[in-house]
Amino acid sequence: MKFHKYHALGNDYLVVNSQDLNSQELNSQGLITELTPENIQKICDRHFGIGSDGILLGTIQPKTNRFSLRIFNPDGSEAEKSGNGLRIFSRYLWDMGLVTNKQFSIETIGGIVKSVVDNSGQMVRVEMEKISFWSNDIPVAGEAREVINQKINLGDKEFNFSAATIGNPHCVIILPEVDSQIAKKYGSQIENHPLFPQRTNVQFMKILDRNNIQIEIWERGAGYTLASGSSSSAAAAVAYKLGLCDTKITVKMPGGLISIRVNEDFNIIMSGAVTQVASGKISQEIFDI
Ligand SMILES: N[C@@H](CCC[C@H](N)C(=O)O)C(=O)O
Repeated sequence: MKFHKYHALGNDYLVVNSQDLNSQELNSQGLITELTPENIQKICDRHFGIGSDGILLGTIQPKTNRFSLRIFNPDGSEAEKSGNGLRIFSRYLWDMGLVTNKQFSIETIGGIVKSVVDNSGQMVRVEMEKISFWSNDIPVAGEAREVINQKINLGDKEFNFSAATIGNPHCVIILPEVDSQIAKKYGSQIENHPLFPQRTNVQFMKILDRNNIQIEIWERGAGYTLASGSSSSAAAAVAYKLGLCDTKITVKMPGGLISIRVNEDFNIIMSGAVTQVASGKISQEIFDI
């Protein structure tokens, strides 16, 4: 199975193009037989596999020039959307000459997004669609409500949080200081908290000023990561919703910076760098162990 590895500010993914697969690698639904949760875990393992924060399974509809993307986390779960994943797939399409102009659409489970490739692929901008804070959309357990400034109890610790979805779920916690330790200490407990029936991504956010925030990220199905596009979008949207930031927000993460614009109707535009790492072929042997 051929792969193309990229990273977006240290959030790394393997792109697998369903068209690269030969017949025996596809099941009757045209899906890769190897992409079972168990095998995804093997591929993403940083010691026994290629190592990555996830797999991007891209499908290009011949002749129609339509693109769709499925996003798999390293634990084998499937995500509805991935901001960095969409930016990486957009760069892949550009590198492979599969797009004829700089702007195109990509369909995901979490909705159809518009992508624009700049600077020969090194910068990619994605219109991530509209953020919702409604419990039924995210989802968050309890009565239907906007999930803003609520409490989550972790036994020995209680946090104030807000929640949002941009196709995938996010729990945003604002603190005076944030670091990797707090994300690694509490991230998994919040990811799997009963408040979130489909689990959640978690961001610990420090407001730097009206146009800058800093986040530390614990991703659903992936754990601690150095950057996340959908996390940046959710955290920036919460900061804007609470009146703490203006519409243009730079999100500072351990892996680098992402620019977010929150429009008045809470449509999000995200842009940032993408880096090509390597291409190769995954040996069948790793699935046999
Ligand atoms: N790193 C991605 C998010 C990938 C999906 C996420 N782990 C989820 O399960 O929702 C991004 O850049 O958005």
